[in-house]
Amino acid sequence: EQEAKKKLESLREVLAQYNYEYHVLDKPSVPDAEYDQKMQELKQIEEQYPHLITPDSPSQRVGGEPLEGFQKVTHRVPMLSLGNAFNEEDLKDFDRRVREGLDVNKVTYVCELKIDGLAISLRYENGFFVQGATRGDGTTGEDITNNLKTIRSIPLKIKDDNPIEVRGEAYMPQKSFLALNEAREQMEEEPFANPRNAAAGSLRQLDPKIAAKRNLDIFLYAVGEWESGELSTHSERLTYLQQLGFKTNPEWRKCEGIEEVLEYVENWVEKRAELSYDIDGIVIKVDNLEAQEQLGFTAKSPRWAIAYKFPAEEAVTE
Ligand SMILES: NC(=O)n1nc(-c2ccco2)nc1N
Repeated sequence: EQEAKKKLESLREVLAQYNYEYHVLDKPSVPDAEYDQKMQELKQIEEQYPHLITPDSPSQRVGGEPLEGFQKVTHRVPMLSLGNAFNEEDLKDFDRRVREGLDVNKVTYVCELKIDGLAISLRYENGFFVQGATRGDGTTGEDITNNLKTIRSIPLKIKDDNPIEVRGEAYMPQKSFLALNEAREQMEEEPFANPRNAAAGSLRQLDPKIAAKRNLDIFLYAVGEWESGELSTHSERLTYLQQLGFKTNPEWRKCEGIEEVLEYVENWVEKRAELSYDIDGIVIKVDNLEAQEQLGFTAKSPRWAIAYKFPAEEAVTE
């Protein structure tokens, strides 16, 4: 039995590494056959010793039985909604408000692509993924842990043992969206209108086996509740999330002053079409966390962030 326990520990570790390389780095170091062979080995030992199964075992990704309904989850740190900007004037107004609020001439911002998906919160305790929830109304969301476990780029275990909540956007890549709608047309089922609706519909499935087939993915972009918050900027947090093994979007940039923000926005209005996933704008955040504190919130949105929304694309005719 001790042998089996040791063998499972090493199999879980190597399978988590293979999974990370394939789904987070998109750079597998071994052929799929090697992954499958190790997975079979793990499942055989777990079948023999079911009491040795741990919550972070890769065999636990496609969860149990379909749920009757979703439990409610209260977010310890509310999940914010962002104010919107629609043009350069709005962005300059935002920057002026921030500079006046901080009494500075220039502000360091972080610009991120605004992924057009579903805002999600992932909670880890003692390093284990213990709960995943939708944003809901920002304070109360739905527990969709079993469905989120099926997203391969979400690590089931991380190195930080402190309780930590990470936030991000679950989305459906455009390729998966097209394939799904083709399959639905074959089955004479209603196609989804867009990848965002398809992702939302997939994560609201009561049966995780259905969610598991939808090729969903996720980009993490913020931290909610977190004890050891000794980092001082948002950009350091993004780097830390990446070091923990989370999938973060590679296109984020630090921008010194609103001029660099406008350049970043301009650049992505053009380059948007090259992405393999939908974005509906750019999110601009004040980088310094103390400055974020100082600026605070309006009734429902942060004063230290804004979402620049792209003009709605003319309907793409088939
Ligand atoms: N949708 C998206 O990609 N978002 N959303 C935020 C956000 C929402 C509230 C605070 O930050 N950030 C990014 N990159």
